[in-house]
Amino acid sequence: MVVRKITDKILSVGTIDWDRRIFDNLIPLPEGTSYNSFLIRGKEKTALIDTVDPVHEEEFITNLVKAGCDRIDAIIINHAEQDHSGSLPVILELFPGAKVYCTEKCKDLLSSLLDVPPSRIEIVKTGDSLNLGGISLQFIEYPWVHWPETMVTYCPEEKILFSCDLFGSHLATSSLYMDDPCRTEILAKRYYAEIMMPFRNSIKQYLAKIQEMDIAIIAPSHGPLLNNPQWILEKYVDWTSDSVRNTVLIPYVSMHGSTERMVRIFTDFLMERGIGVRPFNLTGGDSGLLALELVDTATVVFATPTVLFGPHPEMVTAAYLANLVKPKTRYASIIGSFGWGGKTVETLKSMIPHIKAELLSPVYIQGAPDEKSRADLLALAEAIAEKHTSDPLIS
Ligand SMILES: Cc1cc2nc3c(=O)[nH]c(=O)nc-3n(C[C@H](O)[C@H](O)[C@H](O)COP(=O)(O)O)c2cc1C
Repeated sequence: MVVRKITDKILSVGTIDWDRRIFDNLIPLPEGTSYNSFLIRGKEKTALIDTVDPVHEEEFITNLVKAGCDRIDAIIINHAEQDHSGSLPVILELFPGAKVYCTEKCKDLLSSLLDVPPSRIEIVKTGDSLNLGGISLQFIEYPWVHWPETMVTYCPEEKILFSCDLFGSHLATSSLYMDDPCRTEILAKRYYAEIMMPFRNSIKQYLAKIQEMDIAIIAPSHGPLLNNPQWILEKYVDWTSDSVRNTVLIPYVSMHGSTERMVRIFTDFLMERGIGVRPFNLTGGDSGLLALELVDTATVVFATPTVLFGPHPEMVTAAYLANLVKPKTRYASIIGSFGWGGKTVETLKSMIPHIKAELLSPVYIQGAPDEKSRADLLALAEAIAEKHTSDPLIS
């Protein structure tokens, strides 16, 4: 692990997790991640912004030693989740004079999750600041930038926004700053989809405020730092906007090929109408990619056979996840195949109340697709094409 200089007064002392492949036992990490932490030295005080996941506690302490850190007066905890706060107890032990600065809700969480003594914690609110001597930190509460206790920290002298999970990406890279926009964009978009998208409306408001700030560097708590803040701000404005792309996402699963054949036929019909299509096989599929596709697809068509009177369990999981992340999808439908009967369409519909999409007539057929099924799929493709052409939010 290495310590890297951001400015004369600010060092990056976090760690890189090259090998981690799953986060929260939920989110696939195709490119690892990093736990970013920052050491800020003023003339009078030294502050640490966030810590690292406890799996990297030793490397973190080594970094602090390498940085010649012999005092910490303030530990800013922007977010109580353990990948940022998990090494706090050991840091509090090593630096008995250090105080924690966090929001009121964060204080509760730090006590319940990590048993941090309340006497070590100072509650901060939006507008509060901490003067370290020649350099200062301002706190801004941004609840629900993932959890209810979240805040960001701004250093006006260096124009750095320590944004915690906001603008982050799960990317292990040796570059301190983003140097590969294509790769970073995909990973930042995945991160947005998995973590931020359910809170799209709050984040939209925060973005408006952040755009008014004088920021030279955005330093998130995962992935590379961004020394061209406009780059990520523009992406977030786009992702959080109401606009969607002229695409249809088809999450599908099939046991004996009937649903899959329907997906192939339907894909062709959509492509012939100039619509982008993403058939997404759920079997062994990467749920992060599915979330990414949900960020700005205009339409989702769930494709599943009937299993024991309802949707295939793979589809149940996918629909549950899709509903949780609250995509801005405009239209939805269901296609698939059954043998003798069940409640697949009704069950699936009832599982997606947070997807505020207009539901187009499902095509749910018995057995393998025949001429009538082809005609019904064609009608659905035409209905989608018509919606996509006339909807001003679709580009
Ligand atoms: C484990 C299992 C359970 C099934 N349960 C039902 C059911 O409850 N109702 C029904 O109509 N068909 C049921 N089927 C039949 C399938 O829905 C039917 O064969 C369908 O065409 C399969 O589509 P696929 O080829 O896309 O897998 C079941 C099939 C399997 C293998």
